[in-house]
Amino acid sequence: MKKQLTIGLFGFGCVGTGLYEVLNKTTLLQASIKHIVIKDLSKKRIIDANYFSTDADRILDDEEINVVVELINDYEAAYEIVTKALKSGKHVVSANKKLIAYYLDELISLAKENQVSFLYEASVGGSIPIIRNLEEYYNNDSLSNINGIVNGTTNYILTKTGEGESFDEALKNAQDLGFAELDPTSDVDGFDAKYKLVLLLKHAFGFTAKQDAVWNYGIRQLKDWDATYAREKGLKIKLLAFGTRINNQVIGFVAPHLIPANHFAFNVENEFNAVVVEALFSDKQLFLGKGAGSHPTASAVLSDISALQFDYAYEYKKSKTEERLTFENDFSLKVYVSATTQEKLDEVEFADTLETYSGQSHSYKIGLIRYSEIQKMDWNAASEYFLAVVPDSVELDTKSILSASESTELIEELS
Ligand SMILES: NC(=O)C1=CN([C@@H]2O[C@H](COP(=O)(O)OP(=O)(O)OC[C@H]3O[C@@H](n4cnc5c(N)ncnc54)[C@H](OP(=O)(O)O)[C@@H]3O)[C@@H](O)[C@H]2O)C=CC1
Ligand SMILES: N[C@@H](CC=O)C(=O)O
Repeated sequence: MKKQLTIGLFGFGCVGTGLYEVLNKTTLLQASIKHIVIKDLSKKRIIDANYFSTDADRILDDEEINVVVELINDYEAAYEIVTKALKSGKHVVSANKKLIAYYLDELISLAKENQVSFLYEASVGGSIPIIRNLEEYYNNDSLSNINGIVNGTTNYILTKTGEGESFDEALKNAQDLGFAELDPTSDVDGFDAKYKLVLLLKHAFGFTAKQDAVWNYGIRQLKDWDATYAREKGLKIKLLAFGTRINNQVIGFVAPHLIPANHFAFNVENEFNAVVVEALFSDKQLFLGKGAGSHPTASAVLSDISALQFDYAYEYKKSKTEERLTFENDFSLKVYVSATTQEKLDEVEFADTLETYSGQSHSYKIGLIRYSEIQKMDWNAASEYFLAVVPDSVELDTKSILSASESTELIEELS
């Protein structure tokens, strides 16, 4: 039987306001917002001031409130709110991928101990129902790959800079449209996509990757000559989160990719996200939709609230069935690396070179690089360089991701 849901809402920004609006427009859901906690009481709001306070306990101590919806932009404050709410026996819905990637196992345990649900569909891919599909659809199918565009801000920037806008202008517009995080470095340097990847890996492969064990490299260092290289070759640069299973090991990272026209992400533009899930029996399936923005994100929050009416909770089925999988950092990647000088380029050690160019403004190399070499540098801060993964679908004569044993074999074969 459906139950009445009384909501305590934390945050009334882009997504919180969107939730209020979509809740008001939906007729089927027996849910109402009783109180809203925000940070700054002096801000003008679109609804009556009586709804608001800055006192978290107005929600957390209210026994009538059985659902806490956490939509704030501060993951440490969110940790306090969400843990207290779960301990008070309230269901929690959150969109806060940073909070969840940092504290996933603790939050799962707290929800279980207190027999409440902790749902977070909006935290990955905005409006795309990817978490619930991973939870419910692939029980008897073994997943081999999950990858895609999971950050709307960077996809918007890459689209708009391709149309002639400057990077700063495109970022400012993404902020004005409500897509970017409070600190947009999180978007631009691939942290936001990394947090989302941690959640995807949990639901696809059953293990919790420590967020700081996953390499994230964003688009801050992209230069005009990299964009020109891509354009001249008929390629596009897209920021992809990548998770792939090789035997009992999973490789995962976030990095720009140079993709060809037949790649699923080639025509995914603006704030749209797209995730491909590959499984043994179902083969490849593409999930596409708006990955950021007020109503699209609120629609995923709404769907979680609606699921609570039927006592829905994640079961983390892959954690039970895929017990032997581990996260692996010993692999090689096929990459394009450009540098402001040939000397700088020569400082990067390639295991094998497939293509090289040396010019006055810059130089580049395409080749195979070990992950241990990538780890030697903070690429987000290295302004002399830009790196992009070259996927298999780009015509070059080696696979784009090789496990440790495969890359050793290939390097021996070539040398
Ligand atoms: N925007 C998007 O497209 C998406 C966002 N998300 C996630 O959703 C969450 C909310 O994002 P968004 O709506 O864009 O953020 P906004 O910056 O638009 O709004 C944040 C809200 O949080 C409130 N707030 C901040 N700190 C506290 C606190 N300690 N206690 C109570 N309220 C607080 C702010 O209050 P005040 O109004 O007083 O400043 C504001 O209302 C984030 O975790 C974000 O990562 C997920 C998917 C997409
Ligand atoms: N900043 C994020 C918001 C949604 O998760 C993004 O741009 O994707």
